[in-house]
Amino acid sequence: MQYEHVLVRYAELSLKGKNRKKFERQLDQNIREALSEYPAVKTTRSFGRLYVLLNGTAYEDVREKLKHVFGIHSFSPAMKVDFDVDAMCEAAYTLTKEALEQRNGAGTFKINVRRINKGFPHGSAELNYTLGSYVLARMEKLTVDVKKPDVEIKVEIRSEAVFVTGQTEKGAGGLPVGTSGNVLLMLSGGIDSPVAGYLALKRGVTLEAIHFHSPPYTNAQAKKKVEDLARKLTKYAGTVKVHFVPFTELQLAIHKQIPDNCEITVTRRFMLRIAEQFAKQNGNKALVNGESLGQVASQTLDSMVAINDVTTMPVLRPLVTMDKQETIEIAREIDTYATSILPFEDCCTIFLPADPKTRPKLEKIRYYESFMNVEELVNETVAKIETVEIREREEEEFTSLL
Ligand SMILES: Nc1ncnc2c1ncn2[C@@H]1O[C@H](COP(=O)(O)OP(=O)(O)OP(=O)(O)O)[C@@H](O)[C@H]1O
Repeated sequence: MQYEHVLVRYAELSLKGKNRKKFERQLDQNIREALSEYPAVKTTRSFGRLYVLLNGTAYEDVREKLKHVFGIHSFSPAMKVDFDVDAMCEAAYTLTKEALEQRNGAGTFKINVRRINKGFPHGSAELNYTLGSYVLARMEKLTVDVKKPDVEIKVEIRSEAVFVTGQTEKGAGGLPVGTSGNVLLMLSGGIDSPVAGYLALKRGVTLEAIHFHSPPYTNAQAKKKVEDLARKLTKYAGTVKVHFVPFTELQLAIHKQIPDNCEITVTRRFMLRIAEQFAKQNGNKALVNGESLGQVASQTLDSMVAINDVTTMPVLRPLVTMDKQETIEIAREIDTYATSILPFEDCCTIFLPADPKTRPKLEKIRYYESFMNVEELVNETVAKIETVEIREREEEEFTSLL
């Protein structure tokens, strides 16, 4: 069937009181951006609903894009009909037939009319009956089930028209990207941080990423892997800027100065200092990382205390209470898992000591660091950060660099 409209519902937004207009506008803009490769598609808003006007574009293509837009509760391809009961009957019949096509018309159904436009002269109970009888009379293997039907035909009588839908697709949920402020994701090449980025995006943040690398100890493939992971996030985030921090000199300085078993803690403290300084300069309000409580030595509560000591910026940890398996499931869903497990060296693993401290003592760590010129090292490193803009289609990135 060639649909003309897609009706988009956004549940959580209705809770947001006076911010609502802003949220609706942002969602509208995000949907238009997600569908920008289909120039004929237009959007329009009206009383708590957003409509995508397909103008000849295939619903299946649009559906794939809409599934990744945060802030959408659900959406349905819809037929738009006049304020005319016969037209509504015919649309209900067409959609029921289509939904049960694979089953030769056998199954259960329900008609659900909502009369938002109270000026329409027929009530919803009357219309449920009229439309239901019309469809039943034409499909002999069909019965009514109001509790758990195979097909639910929803009819919305609105002020501008009547919309009839036969299938409802679950949206990505969450809040529209761009409504919760701008954050800086600490993106490694691992499994966890891309998932943390995805979950932060789900709460409506705009996202940029920072990655620490240590060439020649880490190679070009490791860098490419991080770009590929950021590209996977563009599906939800739009363009993602990745800021690459050349970390080799600083890591070598840490390696020289700090006892082996405290090296990881000190390395993390420097990463956090650099991320914070850059974030402030760059206008990011919070940092996001992929830490999960107790997962590895540097993620025990004592380690977090010792590492977090260097920053006053909020550090969001969306995975903090998750099991590894739960994180892996999300990584598979968002298609980052296969890239994350590619075996390229991360800067944090190159000088990995055999027995990192799981309970580092803050005073000792501060004492060891007092022999380093922390401020200068941080400033020098921040000054060398390079930025790459990652887009959904790699070809476009290439073009934009020319
Ligand atoms: N090279 C890096 N660049 C940027 N951030 C990093 C880097 N390495 C680690 N991080 C950040 O620190 C967090 C903890 O890293 P760590 O290696 O201890 O744990 P992890 O559970 O293996 O995380 P991941 O799977 O994301 O690498 C990461 O989730 C990420 O946010």
